[in-house]
Amino acid sequence: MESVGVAPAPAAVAVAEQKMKLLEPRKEPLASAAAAAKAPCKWAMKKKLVGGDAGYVLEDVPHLTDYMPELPTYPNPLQDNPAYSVVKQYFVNTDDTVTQKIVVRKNSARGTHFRRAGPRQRVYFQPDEVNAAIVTCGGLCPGLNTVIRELVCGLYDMYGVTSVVGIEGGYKGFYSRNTVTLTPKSVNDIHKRGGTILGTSRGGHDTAKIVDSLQDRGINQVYIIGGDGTQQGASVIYEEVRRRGLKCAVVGVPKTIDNDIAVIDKSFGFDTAVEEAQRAINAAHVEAESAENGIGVVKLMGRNSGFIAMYATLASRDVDCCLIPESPFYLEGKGGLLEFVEKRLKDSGHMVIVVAEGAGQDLIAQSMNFVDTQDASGNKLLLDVGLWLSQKIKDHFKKKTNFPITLKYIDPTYMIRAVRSNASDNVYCTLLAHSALHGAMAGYSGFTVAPVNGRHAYIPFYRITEKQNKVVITDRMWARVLCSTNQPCFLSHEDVENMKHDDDERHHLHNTQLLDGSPAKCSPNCNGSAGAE
Ligand SMILES: Nc1ncnc2c1ncn2[C@@H]1O[C@H](COP(=O)(O)OP(=O)(O)OP(=O)(O)O)[C@@H](O)[C@H]1O
Ligand SMILES: O=P(O)(O)OC[C@H]1O[C@](O)(CO)[C@@H](O)[C@@H]1O
Ligand SMILES: [Mg+2]
Repeated sequence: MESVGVAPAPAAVAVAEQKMKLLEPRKEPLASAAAAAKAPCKWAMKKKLVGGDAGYVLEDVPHLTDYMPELPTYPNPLQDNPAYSVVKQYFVNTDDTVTQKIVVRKNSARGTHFRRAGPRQRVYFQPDEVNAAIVTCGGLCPGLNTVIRELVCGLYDMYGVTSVVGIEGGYKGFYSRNTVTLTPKSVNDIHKRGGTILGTSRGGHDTAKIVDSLQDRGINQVYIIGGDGTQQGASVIYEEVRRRGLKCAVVGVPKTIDNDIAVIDKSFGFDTAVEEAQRAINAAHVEAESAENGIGVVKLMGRNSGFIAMYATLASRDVDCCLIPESPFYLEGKGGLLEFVEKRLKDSGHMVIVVAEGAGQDLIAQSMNFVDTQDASGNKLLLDVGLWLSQKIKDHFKKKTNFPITLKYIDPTYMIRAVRSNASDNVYCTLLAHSALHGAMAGYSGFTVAPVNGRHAYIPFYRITEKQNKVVITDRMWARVLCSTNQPCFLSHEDVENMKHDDDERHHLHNTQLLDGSPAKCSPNCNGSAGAE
């Protein structure tokens, strides 16, 4: 295997100094957050790329020895753990990697790979040396408590670590709150509850203050659970930790109800959210079916990505129209949504519309005067597409004689993410937490852990944060939705061709398991032919 661009290691730091570094109080006051953010980072994370035969590339993650080359190693305590004594080949081979491209042809290049997650034979921390911290940031998501629980229990039970603290209230908790002690006993039942026992927040990321806090508290493993914004925050924390030469593993666990994190198969809590959304869709269907020209409108989460709406629609089969941010639509005229609603009501007597909260934002903005607003993290605040759409449909039918409708609008947005995680997400969260702590114990840092094509892998932060995962509407999966609902795709053939081009580029970068296969042909529902059946 040939190295094609390994990050240069900075000057070696004396071993004795390395061991002591976290335990010593900081000697000089650190620069302000703003100054730290602007300061050029001498050891800014370079890509660690390793090339091999037939176009094989390993996009590796940083390791503590990149900047602390003399760190001692220890046998992994798991080898003496009775639970694992029967496991053959429990330790992951150091050369094991996970492929990003799962569908290949005879002559295709092997492409990008990531380091396989899992326990290593040698570890870089002794159990009594570890001071771990866990923080949850961003919006809620089913499974947060399960990840916290499994990190704590895994560290205790597998590695004999007994010092784990929680940071309360998201990133700002590092510098504005006391820590809470977490033990297997204190977290025993938390997976049965929604939310996060640690609390969460948006905004408040101050890199210098956060790393000061890590240093002052002697934290040498930090597990950061959150979405794309959080992982960007984790990435700069890693850079600062590295710049200061600290023996501290910075590990990201990806969380987002929207499933908008690139590269990974899917995010935890997504399954639960789709399942919970079924209850709202069922209710909308029952209401619609029981009324004359009944229409049920359900708004689901999905700021920039319509995965929840798409999967909830496919799972339900009661949905007549699914609207997502990735697929523009229009209301009036031939091939528009209102024409389709009218036709579907005439044909079936009722209909259900599922709309992702980020859909149609441009349309709403056009129809009203509004000022762009953002949340504390800088995310755009959305206008209520559900209410707007419901009103537009009501207004349309009010103008018609002899076409009375009954419309019920159901907004379960927060309900689908505030519930506890389902069984499948609980298992997923357990594996994520274990993969995360195995990586930290093995000295890896600056990575996000997640399954790629079904195998857990360590993914460099930059791959997670460079782009958001979106529904590719030229993929077969979206075609399946159109097939199931028989809604118009609201796009011209030309629009589809342009999108195919964009999507090819996206595919090249982020081929995920949820996104399916090769681009589909324009479905019969395209070119504005409303409701082709
Ligand atoms: N570019 C960035 N650099 C540093 N920190 C960031 C960055 N973007 C976001 N953050 C921080 O990450 C935290 C969470 O970000 P955000 O509110 O966008 O949620 P998220 O992690 O993307 O999750 P969600 O899926 O709920 O949106 C916030 O505390 C925010 O300050
Ligand atoms: O929690 P907030 O700030 O209301 O934000 C809601 C947003 O968070 C998300 O749930 C992502 O976590 C989006 O689906 C939604 O738009
Ligand atoms: Mg986000």
